[in-house]
Amino acid sequence: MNYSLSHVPERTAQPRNNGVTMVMDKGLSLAEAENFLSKAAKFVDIIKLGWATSYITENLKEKIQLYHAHNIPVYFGGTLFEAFVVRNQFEDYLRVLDEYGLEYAEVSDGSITLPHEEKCNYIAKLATRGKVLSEVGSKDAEKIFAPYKWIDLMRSELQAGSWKVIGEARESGNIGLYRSTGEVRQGLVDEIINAISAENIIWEAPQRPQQVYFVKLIGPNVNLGNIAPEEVIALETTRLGLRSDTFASYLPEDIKQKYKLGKYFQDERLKQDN
Ligand SMILES: O=C(O)[C@H](CS(=O)(=O)O)OP(=O)(O)O
Repeated sequence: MNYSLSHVPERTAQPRNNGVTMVMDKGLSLAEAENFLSKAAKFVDIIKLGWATSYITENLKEKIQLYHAHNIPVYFGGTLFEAFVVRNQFEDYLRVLDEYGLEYAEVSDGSITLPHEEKCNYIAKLATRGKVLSEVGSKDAEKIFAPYKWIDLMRSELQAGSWKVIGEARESGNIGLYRSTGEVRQGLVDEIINAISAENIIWEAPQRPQQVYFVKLIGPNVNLGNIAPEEVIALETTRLGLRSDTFASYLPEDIKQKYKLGKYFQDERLKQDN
């Protein structure tokens, strides 16, 4: 920190298991990645090379080495895993992971239909070589399933060996955990967190209101994913209660009362209305 401020919540320390910020790199150049790391490396816990962008990204090996040199694990988007699976090339996929020195891997079925047992077998197999993140939720807006189903899938994937399960949102944030407007499916999220420990879940939350929602609900050390590189520092301030959206979150009552923050602001509005 550049100076001292009281009433700022404590963040977990890197390497984090909780309070993770997963950033989506969808094809940054090596120079852009260097530039990005020079300002934000200490706020980045995992990099996902979005969907199959790694297939055509220039200087891929060098970029992965650069992230690793900053102790930031990297994994390929789940869509790439799916692209290998549907071509019957899973063994090739394993070779690619080894060739690029990737310990982390994502298993997903967002674009394909995969029997869940088969998905769990892939999770178990990949878990023998490193950390697995498995994604729950479809990229197809027509495929909506009930909260109990999300919970069942998440539970069995964690049991199969996933390090964390990811709640689907896509880059756009208008699917899976969210309605087409981007609004959070709050009932779904409430049921999930009642059943599964929040530290086992990474919530994809590409839009600012979605990030704010989860920071307010779960706290500064919530695991968030699909964060755009240019939003990392802004998100960190949201976590710390240093942006308007979460400003009142960690301040004591006397300060909130004096400056009419949070519920005191609402009380004031009510008085004015009556
Ligand atoms: O599910 C995701 O967040 C992404 C990005 S998008 O769906 O293509 O927008 O897919 P992934 O393959 O996991 O990177």
